[in-house]
Amino acid sequence: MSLPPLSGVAAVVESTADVVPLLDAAAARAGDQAAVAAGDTWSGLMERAGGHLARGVTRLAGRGYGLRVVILVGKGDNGGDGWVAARRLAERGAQARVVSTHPADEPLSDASASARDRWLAAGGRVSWELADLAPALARADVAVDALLGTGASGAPRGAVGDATAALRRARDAGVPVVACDVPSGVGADDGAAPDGAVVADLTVTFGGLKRGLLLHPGAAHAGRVVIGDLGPGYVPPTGTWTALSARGAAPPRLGAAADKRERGVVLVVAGALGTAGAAALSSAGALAAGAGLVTVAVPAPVRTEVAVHHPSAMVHGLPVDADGRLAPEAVEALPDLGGFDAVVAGPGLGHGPGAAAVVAHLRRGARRLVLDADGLNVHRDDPAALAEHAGALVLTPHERELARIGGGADGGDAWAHRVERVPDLARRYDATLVAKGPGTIVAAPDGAVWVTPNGGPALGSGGTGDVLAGMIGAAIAAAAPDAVPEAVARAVWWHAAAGVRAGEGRAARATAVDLLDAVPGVLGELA
Ligand SMILES: NC(=O)C1=CN([C@@H]2O[C@H](COP(=O)(O)OP(=O)(O)OC[C@H]3O[C@@H](n4cnc5c(N)ncnc54)[C@H](O)[C@@H]3O)[C@@H](O)[C@H]2O)[C@@H](O)CC1
Ligand SMILES: [K+]
Repeated sequence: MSLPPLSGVAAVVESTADVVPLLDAAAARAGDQAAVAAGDTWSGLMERAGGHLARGVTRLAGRGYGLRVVILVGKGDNGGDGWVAARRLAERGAQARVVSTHPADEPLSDASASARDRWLAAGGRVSWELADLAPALARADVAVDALLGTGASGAPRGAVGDATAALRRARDAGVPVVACDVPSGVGADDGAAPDGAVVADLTVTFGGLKRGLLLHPGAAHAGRVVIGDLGPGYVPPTGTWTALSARGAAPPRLGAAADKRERGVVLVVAGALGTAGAAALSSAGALAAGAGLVTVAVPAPVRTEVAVHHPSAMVHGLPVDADGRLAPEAVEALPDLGGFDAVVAGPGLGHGPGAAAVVAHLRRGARRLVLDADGLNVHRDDPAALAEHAGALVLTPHERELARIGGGADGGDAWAHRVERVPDLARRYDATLVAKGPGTIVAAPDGAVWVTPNGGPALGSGGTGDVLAGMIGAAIAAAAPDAVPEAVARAVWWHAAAGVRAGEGRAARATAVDLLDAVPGVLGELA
């Protein structure tokens, strides 16, 4: 499969598994400990990690012999990997030089001390003075960041902070940076990137993908990511956080005799005076993602406006009040919900009493329901009502909407705390939550979480969210009963990939219509 153009994180997209586990620091440690308990050694694990790191450097540079590499090491086991990599690089003919942030007599773990001692015993070059760092970096072809790994907390401090600052300056001056496990300072659990966090061109991570390498802003610091395996005795711990690979994101195959009903019947309730385009984009999104039949219910005055956009969708007019807003009687005018596998409500709908009544009716009656935009906003004064729903519910908030439905006085912080908050809300509302933004998170009510490994600025234009809501509607309409959250994660993946594809050749300045046009090609490539 030729997927690099779709890739955000190569390590995910290129995986031969459907699902790539995402480890937090505790899980990574548990995996190491389990391997050691099963007969491996700390030094053996470190030897393999350092070997992968050295290979990452030579692969990035395209050579090993004569390569001038400066390896910055900290006092933890991330630094231990760095000492190993120095030796491995020297064995390939590189001119490796270690610069340490700690004094020569700093106590290290046994594995790190032995990696350091082997380097020193082999006559390897090392500087114990940070004053040597800038001149060394000025002559380097590649720099390796082995300062902090999964044991980091907060912004790089003290000598490590000085070292990351020097690394940042060197990279700005054109020296590529390879990070060991995670770029130093980036939170392995939450992708936080405090001031001073390293920006890398390549991150070589071990055993499994660290969560913070996919979550933003950490993902933007990691560059390309590759996973080095830690040996046959190392089993990556399974957890609730994963990412779908391109294989896992493949659209389900259609049976040879699949008719339009099997492909899923979707109702879109959207649009208002001035926002008819949102209804058109949502219904087009549902069709592009493969829905067999799409009906779009809109305020009657915009019926024709929506109908001209997509001849394949059926358009249903709903009554409006004197101001042209959806009237409460629209509830009775909706088509019978029993005829739809999934309903998508909210894009451009407005948030007057009529819209609120319609959305409440859908919550009580739809078999599967996606609430987007105003479908969420009508709950701003009573988000707890979102927990009251008859069928499977999907909520698709962006940052501000997440704050509104996130509840509590700290609603505004919901995005910053999304790693805990989004799975929490999914449980609280018994809904699949799609927290839209860079590295969109999809959380299921049972605790499963997917991080979207691709995407980019091309998704940041008006109407792309409307398209996504429709695509999710199509994906869940055709999903098996226990596979609704995963279908949501897949639709988010398609949408992100289509955004990337649509942005190509346009400096990422794609429109929602460009994105829609890219969806079938993405599905075709994944299938
Ligand atoms: N445990 C193992 O066997 C393996 C670990 N590996 C490596 O070990 C790393 C984890 O090692 P550690 O747990 O020792 O942790 P780190 O190497 O991340 O370092 C933690 C050290 O840095 C200090 N520190 C933490 N935050 C800091 C900050 N913001 N500024 C300055 N100093 C800070 C801490 O006081 C501690 O001494 C992994 O990322 C990976 O690179 C690999 O060798 C594979 C096997
Ligand atoms: K690092």
